[in-house]
Amino acid sequence: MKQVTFTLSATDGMARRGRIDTPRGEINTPAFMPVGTAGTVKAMYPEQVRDTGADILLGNTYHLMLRPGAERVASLGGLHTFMNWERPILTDSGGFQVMSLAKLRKLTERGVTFKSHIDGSAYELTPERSIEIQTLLDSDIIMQLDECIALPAERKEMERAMELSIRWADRSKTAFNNQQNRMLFGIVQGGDDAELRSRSAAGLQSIGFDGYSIGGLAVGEPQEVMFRVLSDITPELPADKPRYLMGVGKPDDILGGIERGVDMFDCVHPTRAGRHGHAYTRFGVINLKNARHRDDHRPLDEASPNPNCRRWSRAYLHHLVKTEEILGAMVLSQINLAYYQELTARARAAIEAGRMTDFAAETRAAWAAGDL
Ligand SMILES: CNc1nc2cc3nc[nH]c(=O)c3cc2[nH]1
Repeated sequence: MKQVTFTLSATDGMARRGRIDTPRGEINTPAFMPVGTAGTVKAMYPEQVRDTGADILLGNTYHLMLRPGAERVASLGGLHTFMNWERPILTDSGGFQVMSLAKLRKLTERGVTFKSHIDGSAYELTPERSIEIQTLLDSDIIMQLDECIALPAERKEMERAMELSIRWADRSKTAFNNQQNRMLFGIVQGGDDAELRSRSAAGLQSIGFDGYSIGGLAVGEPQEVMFRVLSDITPELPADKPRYLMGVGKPDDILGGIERGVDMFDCVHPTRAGRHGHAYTRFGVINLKNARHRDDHRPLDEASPNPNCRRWSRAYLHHLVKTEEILGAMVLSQINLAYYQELTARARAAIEAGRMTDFAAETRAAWAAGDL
C-alpha cells in the first residue's frame, strides 16, 4: 500500500491546493522546496529552515554521490539522519548537475560517464544507478534520470533528448521496483515544442509515475516561453498527481507557475541571492550592497511577520553585506526563504478562498509599487 499519497483539496482556475502525505510528514502544495545541495541549506540550521515554513527540502544526487558518497550516507543512517532533517526530502537524479558541472562528460544510451569537478575521479550515472543512489539516501520523492538540454535548441535535438528521456524513464520505473515508501516522478521534456511536450507527457503516463516533473525549463529561455510551455502542458498531466517545475524560480516565476497549475518548486535563488546581498520583500527585491542604504535606519519591512525584517536597520544589513560578514549570508538567506514560504502560504490560502486572481494582482501591484 503506497505510503506517500497526493490529495487535491481545492482548485481556483488552473491553480491547485493540495497535500502530499508521507511517513515523514505532510507537504502542503503549492510548495517551495529550499535547496540543500550537499546535505545542507547553505548558512541555515535545519530548525531555521523548518521555522521559515518549509515542509520539504531538496538534496542533489550529483553532489552527494561525489561527497560523501551514497553508500557512506546510507551507512550513516540515510540523508535525514545525516543532516538532522526528519521531514520529507526530494532528491533530483543527478543528470542536470552532471551536464552543468562535471568534466569530460560522455552521454550514451546506457547513461552518462563523467569526471568529478572536484578531483577528476571517474563516475557513471545510469537510470538504474540513479535510482539506487536516491534509495540509498532514503529520499521520500525521487526523480528519473533524464537529459535536459539548454534552450534555444534545434527541434531534432529536443526530440532526441525527449525520446531518450522516455526510454530512461522506463528503465527508472523498472529499477524503482514499485517501492511503497517513496514516490518516483517522471520528467517531461520536449523543449519549447508543444508537440514534443505532448508526446513526452503521454509517453510518461503510459509508463505511470507517482508525480510528474516539468523539466527542460529555467535553462535560459524567456519567462513568456516558460509560461507558454506550462499553460500548454499542465492540462495534459493527470489532475490527481503532483506537478513539479524544476529549478524555478524568482517570486514572479513561482506566482505564474501556480497560476498555470504547478504544485511544487525548487530553486537556489533565495539562498544564493541572500549570500549576494539581495533581500526579497513584499515590495520586491532590495540590493543591500547599494550605498544608498548606508545611513538608512529603517528596518527592511516593519510590517513583516518575520522578526529578521524588523530587528535590524537597512544600514546594518548593508554593513554586513559590504564587509562580507557571515551573519549577512545567514540573515538574508533566512529572510529570503521566509519570504518564499510566505508567498506560497498566501497562495494556498488564496486558492482555498477562491481569490487567486485577486491575490496575484495584489502581489504584483506591491512588487510594482516597490517601496525599495
Ligand atoms: C535552475 N534551472 C533548472 N534546474 C533544473 C533541474 C533539472 N533537473 C532535471 N531535469 C531537468 O530538466 C531540470 C531542469 C532544470 N532547470
